[in-house]
Amino acid sequence: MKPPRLRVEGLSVRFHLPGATVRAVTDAHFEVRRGQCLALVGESGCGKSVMAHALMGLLPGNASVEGAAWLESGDTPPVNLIAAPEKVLARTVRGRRIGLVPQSPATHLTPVRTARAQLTEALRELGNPDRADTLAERAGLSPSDLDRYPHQLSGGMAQRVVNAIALAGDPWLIIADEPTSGLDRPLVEATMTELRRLADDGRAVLLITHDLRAAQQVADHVAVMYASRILSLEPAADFFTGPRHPYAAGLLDALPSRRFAAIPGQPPELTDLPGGCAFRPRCARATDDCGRLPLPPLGDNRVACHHPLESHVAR
Ligand SMILES: Nc1ncnc2c1ncn2[C@@H]1O[C@H](COP(=O)(O)OP(=O)(O)OP(=O)(O)O)[C@@H](O)[C@H]1O
Ligand code: NI
Repeated sequence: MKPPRLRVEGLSVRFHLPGATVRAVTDAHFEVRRGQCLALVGESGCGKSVMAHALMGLLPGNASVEGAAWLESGDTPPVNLIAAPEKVLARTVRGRRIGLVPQSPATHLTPVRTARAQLTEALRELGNPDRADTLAERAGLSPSDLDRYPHQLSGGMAQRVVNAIALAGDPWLIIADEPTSGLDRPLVEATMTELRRLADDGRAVLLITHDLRAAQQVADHVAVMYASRILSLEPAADFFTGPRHPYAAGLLDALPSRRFAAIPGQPPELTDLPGGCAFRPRCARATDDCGRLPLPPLGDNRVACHHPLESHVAR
């Protein structure tokens, strides 16, 4: 039996609008294995959430998808999340093999029912209603916390409730989409500690975030997305000490704890992406080649760039 993993191959998502096409994800390749956390980072609007929704089979009707996303659970034949019928995704994938930790936990919970009612309902749907207290305890909640309504929960507690709900069906893959937006630093750190524990317990974690500090706390690998494409995918240690893509270096330099220097310019519109490298107009290393030649594949280099930085440069 092979160890479970998610293997994404050439995934592209487009949205069709009257008079325009939004290229939200372009030719993504990556994998996440049990025991590991992959952080997918990038500026707002680059396609991170669309990627997550594509993997969960939750795209709206105006989307078209290409490529494959193989969920290799080990116990059953691999499922291509992109091609599987909705019935299969609903019955065997969402909640059972993939748990989604949603953005903004407070708004994800129903205000009129207690945390316990919502957790129990999730458990009942997945066939094991008796585990509410055990799950809550593992998520760091006491039984009395569970008897509260969402408005009686702090941001951190609400986060723990949605974490517990995501784990109700004992999924081996966790997709967490901005699980810390709006939380203060200690809660961000607590949430990251929880995600790291899930990975160390043998789950696979795909963390979507634009918080690089949070990513540094948990990630084994970091994928950087820009204007719908993954431009680099490196081991976290390499990414944080000497990233090889100029955009990745720019993101790190923008951190207040580093140079606090924002990358000049704006990302392009996804309805009007240029040929070649989309980062070229903002890139200090760009040459004519970057517009003329197709973007090189990530490959063994781990960066889709014609002029990558040396690895492990002291920055
Ligand atoms: N249903 C839709 N129809 C058309 N365009 C859409 C649709 N859903 C998302 N988009 C567009 O796809 C692009 C990627 O959006 P996405 O939500 O994935 O960004 P993101 O990287 O998650 O950003 P953020 O960090 O702000 O959450 C955006 O330009 C967005 O406007
Ligand atoms: Ni998003």
